[in-house]
Amino acid sequence: MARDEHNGFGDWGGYFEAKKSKLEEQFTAASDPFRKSNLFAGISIFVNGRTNPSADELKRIMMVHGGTYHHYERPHTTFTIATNVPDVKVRNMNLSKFISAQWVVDCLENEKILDYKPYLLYTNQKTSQPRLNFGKSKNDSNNDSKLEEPPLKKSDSNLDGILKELQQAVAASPEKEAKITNLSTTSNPSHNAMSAVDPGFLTEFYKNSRLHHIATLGAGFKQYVCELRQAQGSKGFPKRQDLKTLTKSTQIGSVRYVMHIDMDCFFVSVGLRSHPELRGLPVAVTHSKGGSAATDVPVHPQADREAELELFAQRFEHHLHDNIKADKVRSGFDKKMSLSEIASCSYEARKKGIRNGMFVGQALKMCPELKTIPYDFEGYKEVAFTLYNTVSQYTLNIEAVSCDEMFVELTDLVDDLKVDVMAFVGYLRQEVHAKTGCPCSAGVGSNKLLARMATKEAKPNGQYLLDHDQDLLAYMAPTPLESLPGVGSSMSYKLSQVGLSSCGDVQKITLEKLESVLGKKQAQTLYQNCQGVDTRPLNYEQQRKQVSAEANYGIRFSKPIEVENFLRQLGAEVTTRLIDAKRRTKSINLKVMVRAAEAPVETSKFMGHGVCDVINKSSILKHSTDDVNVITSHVLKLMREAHLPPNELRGIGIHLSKLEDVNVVRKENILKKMFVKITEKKKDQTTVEPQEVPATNSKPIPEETKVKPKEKTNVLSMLTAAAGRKSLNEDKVRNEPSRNYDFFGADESSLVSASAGQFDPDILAQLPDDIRREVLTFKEEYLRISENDETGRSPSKKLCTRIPSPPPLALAFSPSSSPLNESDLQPSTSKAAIARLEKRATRKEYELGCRPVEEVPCIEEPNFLLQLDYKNLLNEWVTKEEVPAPADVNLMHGQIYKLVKADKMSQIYDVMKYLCRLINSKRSNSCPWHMAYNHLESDIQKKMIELQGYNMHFTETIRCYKCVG
Ligand SMILES: Nc1ccn([C@H]2C[C@H](O)[C@@H](COP(=O)(O)OP(=O)(O)OP(=O)(O)O)O2)c(=O)n1
Ligand SMILES: [Mg+2]
Repeated sequence: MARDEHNGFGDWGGYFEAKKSKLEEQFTAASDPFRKSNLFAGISIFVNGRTNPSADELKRIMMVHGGTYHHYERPHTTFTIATNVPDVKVRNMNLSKFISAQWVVDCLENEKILDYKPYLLYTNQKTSQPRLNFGKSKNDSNNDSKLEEPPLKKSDSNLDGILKELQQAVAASPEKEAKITNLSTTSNPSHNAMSAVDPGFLTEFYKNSRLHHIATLGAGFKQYVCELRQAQGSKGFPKRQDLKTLTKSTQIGSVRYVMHIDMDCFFVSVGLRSHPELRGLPVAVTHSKGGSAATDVPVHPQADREAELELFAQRFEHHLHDNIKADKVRSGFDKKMSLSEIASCSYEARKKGIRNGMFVGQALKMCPELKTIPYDFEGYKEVAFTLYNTVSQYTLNIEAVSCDEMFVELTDLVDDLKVDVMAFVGYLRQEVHAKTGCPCSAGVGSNKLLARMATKEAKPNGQYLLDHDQDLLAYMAPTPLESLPGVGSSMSYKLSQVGLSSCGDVQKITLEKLESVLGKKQAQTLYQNCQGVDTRPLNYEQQRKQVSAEANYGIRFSKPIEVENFLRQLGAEVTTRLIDAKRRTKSINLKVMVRAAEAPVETSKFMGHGVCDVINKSSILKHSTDDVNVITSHVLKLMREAHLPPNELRGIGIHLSKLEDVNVVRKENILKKMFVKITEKKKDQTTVEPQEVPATNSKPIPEETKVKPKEKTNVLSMLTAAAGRKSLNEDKVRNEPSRNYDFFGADESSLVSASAGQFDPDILAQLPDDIRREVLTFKEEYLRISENDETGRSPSKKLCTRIPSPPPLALAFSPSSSPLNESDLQPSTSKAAIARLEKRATRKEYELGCRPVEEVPCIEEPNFLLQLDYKNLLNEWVTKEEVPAPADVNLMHGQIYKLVKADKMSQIYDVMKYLCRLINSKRSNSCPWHMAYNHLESDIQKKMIELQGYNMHFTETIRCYKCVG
């Protein structure tokens, strides 16, 4: 189906699939009245040929004991029951699933799920046949499990194997290091892509990145819900008929019910479908193989693991105030423990203290019997899809949160059907379990916050109603603040600094006090949340706000051209994602992770990023685009401006934000803008040729709108050039990006010539395809229209907007070339200056009514930082001044000082946040600005301690790896 192909779920579409699903559903429904136990819950069988017991008997056993009988073999069928299978069939089958019917009989007899391996039909395979992969070395004595893992996907096993081989080679012999560098930098087709210089690297990286899969699935389901809602129309929900038999509601009056539903230890539950014998044991999903592979990891001889991890821990502690992460990192010091993370662990593992996100090495120390199972990304997708489809049969008031989690507004459904809300929730959970073989939990409350809180009570495999007449204040009181929505490590640190760590603590203080710590908006939300109030509506049709592509593994370059090639690939990747999301961007951000000066060159995690400084640089576009060439050109320009040595890069990401809907792009406006430009050009040619267009510009024009000096050309050639570029753009962006944008290492103005030329590709690029085609086909006609449109306007005025290409961009700032020194940027300590400050403070006191009027010699001008347009002022200041003038810095200190005295904390937060962002984005190379900001910040802290007795916590920091340690 077209839609399925579009959203990446094509495999599941089609009549046949629907039929198979239907049969499964019928089986589940028919089983219910006969069910005696859940012995085979989550297990599905398919019977191939004659068996003893017969297929019919096996089917009945499944019905009575909670299993599922598949009429067709499906990818998620747990076992195929057979007596023997002809060799010719065997060749194409996954033999790790073929077991004898005796297994079912024995499980029944023993009343527990037995290890299936003794019942496997095919263990002595021919070499041509697929083999079971034991996934661990023979001499691995640490782990007594003889668990056989299903065959790894070819690519996974290759990558794992090569990585391990390399790591071992390094560990064994330092002199082999050169060989490794070679291996990692040459494109050897027999090896999977090892580092970012390999052409196939990105594909390989994303195939194995769990975070990439989670993010893609999460975004995919948000889009999927939108599509389901759009396709729904007025069709209604026939499945609601089935709910008529449910217990009726006894509720009088209308109550709001929000449900939060979340799969239990999702990755583990999906994995256990093919490892039923591990149910009830501590199990974790991770890339690491467990056993000695996780506790004795080979380490690069030049890596200083302890130094690196201590640096990490310190950064978590001091910069992010995240002690949990710091402890986690420190726990990895021990021996040579695997730094592979546990993506998900079973509740039995959680009882031993293991948590999602923990390092495998650390987890194995706590629980040596922990079993590890590999990822199954296809399985997660399939189960998640079933979860969403099951819920959407009853309602589409769904807010997708992630692949295993959603909010559902149940108020209408409960009102319409008059069913008891928890009876419905139980019914739904059972249906999800039966269809997927995976348990889920659900919480219900009168808003999203309470529903999520209720899920925590319900887990695992349960449900909980946080009743509306419960004492919410008492219920919320012990909840730690960091578990509330929107409270991250930095905010919780800020709150802990003033003695607030639980909802109960906040319930005891006034809103005003909280506002002084967090600012108005955040304080109000947090204050309400602490009382169990949450006014957020459910967001059914979530539009993408950001699209990104990032790689922080395998980033090792030695030459600029390698960086350029990689950026082109990443640019193409992110643009594809943007197009798939049907969005266009107006803001392009390049995020670069650079090895921290104090970090060892070799990272302890092979090809990992190690301890890094993060540099962000952005381009804001005048018009939105989804053109790979425009996006890539900006990315290359940003990278060039950052002046970073290729060998120090450890991670690169492109983030596109300020997204617009493709359909929102307004035809008339864009056309008009575009043809105004073209007509201007045409007129320029007739009026000013052969001379260059004058460079008179009355006001600064944003970088991306600047146009190169006019070349001798005509409109037709411009359109032809655009048409050429268009055909490039129309081939989906996976194609090799145009070399026209190859300005990496070339002179700075080439971007302008490449992207603007005699045309504005930004504008052309943002045209919807149909309009672009129309423009190019009927160019003459459009030109006539636009010329007529322009009649009566002053040509000279239009000429004013034409400016020459910009001078080469400023080179990296060298502190020694600054006209200022550090002391220039501090507020003056002269007597006169102090007197001035005191005078101003006195005036402030007058304003606040603390002093008698007669003591005030004159009325002072209002504090500009309290005016509505203070952002404009700051913007102008930072934009105009390459280096801040000491007098201005002084003034700023004075104004901020007044805010501290007037207790305007939230305003100080806003001002500082905005100023810091401005400096980071506009003056990333100007260390005098950085120093000015940092002095301002430390001055505020001094004043805060002096006057208020505590420090403020500023979330934004200057990101300069040259002047900030
Ligand atoms: N940082 C993260 C967060 C999540 N996941 C994956 C593994 C989880 O199984 C799945 C769902 O995340 P949950 O937070 O819902 O965790 P679980 O489902 O594992 O456990 P719970 O029962 O607590 O929901 O996403 C991950 O790999 N890494
Ligand atoms: Mg979950």
